[in-house]
Amino acid sequence: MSRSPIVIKVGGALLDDAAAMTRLFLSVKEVQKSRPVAVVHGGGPLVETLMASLGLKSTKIDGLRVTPDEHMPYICGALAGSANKQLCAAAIASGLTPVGLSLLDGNMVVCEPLADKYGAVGTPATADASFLKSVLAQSVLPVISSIGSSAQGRLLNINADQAATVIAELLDAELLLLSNVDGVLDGNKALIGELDATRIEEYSAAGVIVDGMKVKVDAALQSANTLSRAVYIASWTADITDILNKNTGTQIIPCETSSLNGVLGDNE
Ligand SMILES: Nc1ncnc2c1ncn2[C@@H]1O[C@H](COP(=O)(O)OP(=O)(O)O)[C@@H](O)[C@H]1O
Ligand SMILES: CC(=O)N[C@@H](CCC(=O)OP(=O)(O)O)C(=O)O
Repeated sequence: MSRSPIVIKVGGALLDDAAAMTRLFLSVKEVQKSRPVAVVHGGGPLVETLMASLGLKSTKIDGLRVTPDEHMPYICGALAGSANKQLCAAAIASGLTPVGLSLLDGNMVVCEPLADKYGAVGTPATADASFLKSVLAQSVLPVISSIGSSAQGRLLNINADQAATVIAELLDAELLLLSNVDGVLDGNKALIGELDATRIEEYSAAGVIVDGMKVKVDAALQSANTLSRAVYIASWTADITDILNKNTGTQIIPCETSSLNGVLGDNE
């Protein structure tokens, strides 16, 4: 088995399922015996609940949460605070040694505001890998929230799938995006085993891949292209080794691979 690190992104709905969290962290503990692992997490449902209880209206555009700067203290508290520490506590209960971090720690990732209409929402880019590599070298488990900062120090809310792709790029890692569905589903709700750029465009245009899944698939494709390896979208109830062995979930195939296969196929 390859020794390259694995980045596992978990969606926020996992926080509502204590048994699934335990199973996942026990599985991470197994994988960690042979490869370094970093976890990146979301917390969308937690943010929704908090905003509602505060009487604050929260909307999304194209799967991204519109985030006025004055909402940031709450969103930061929910993601970098509650969600991050809940996951760290679950990791401890599974016998792991977690270290809770956010994108803005250790100059790992630098973010830029996306566009005014989104407010304090950013796009992340890799900065310096040395801090995260030194954390991984200590055999602890980084658990990273998607709160980032601009170079000027503006706190930014980053979609957690996009956060995970930059962490994977920072480490040249394999990337697993784990969610509350088995993978990307077609119009009949059947699992799609493999997707390349062309089929992603087709399914998106047909309205089959929408909302959070559209953001996830786009982030996965961009990352697959940058890393020149497939990115996996699967359920957090699936076994990690099964996902890597392509027995379950959806593989997002990088453009170079699909065109390379085409060239090889033509020559056969
Ligand atoms: N084609 C599709 N296949 C699977 N899920 C889809 C698809 N299109 C939209 N979705 C929705 O996307 C959700 C997963 O995205 P999201 O809620 O952002 O997950 P996460 O919080 O795990 O990142 C699914 O629960 C489903 O409601
Ligand atoms: C800009 C943006 O949309 N940020 C997301 C960050 C959390 C997230 O992505 O959580 P999931 O992985 O659970 O969806 C949000 O505020 O919901």
